[in-house]
Amino acid sequence: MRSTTLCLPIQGNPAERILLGMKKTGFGHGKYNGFGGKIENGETPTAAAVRELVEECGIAVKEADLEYMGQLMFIFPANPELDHDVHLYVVRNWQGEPGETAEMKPAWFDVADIPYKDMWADDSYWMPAVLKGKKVNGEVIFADDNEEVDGITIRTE
Ligand SMILES: COc1nc(N)nc2c1ncn2[C@H]1C[C@H](O)[C@@H](COP(=O)(O)OP(=O)(O)OP(=O)(O)O)O1
Repeated sequence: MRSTTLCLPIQGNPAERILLGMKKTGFGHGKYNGFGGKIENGETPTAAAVRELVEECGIAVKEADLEYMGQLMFIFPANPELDHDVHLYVVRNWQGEPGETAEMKPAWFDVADIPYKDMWADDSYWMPAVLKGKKVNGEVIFADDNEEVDGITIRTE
């Protein structure tokens, strides 16, 4: 199963604003999401997260500034080749201004106004806890349309 990263740049502690990107291509096209992608062979999850943040929205982050927030498994019974896990991070410090890239168009949202209806269906189950500073671990099983959530187990610390 492939492994990916997903990083949420935030302002405030507790989080007041979050940077999301409208995915322009590939898996999750047309949805807002955090920034991340596949972990390449020989790459650590944190190195992948740093690389993807530059590639997708042009901000430079130090690995030490990534705050690990847990791991989720996404299972697609109708299309098992889509199964993957995701290493979650938040980050509050970076260099550079977020900007549009070939992959993502970033936008800031108040945490009270996160556009969950335009995001992956799993996000509303775990993102509020992460934005409150809680680590999450769990598994999401998607329905046959590979969009709706059929079952979900999330543990928070
Ligand atoms: C299925 O539910 C998901 N929910 C959320 N919130 N995020 C998800 C979900 N599935 C995937 N993601 C995230 C995980 C990664 O950050 C990206 C997927 O990355 P992708 O497969 O596009 O990886 P890239 O390396 O960017 O791929 P290409 O360069 O080949 O486009 O979405």
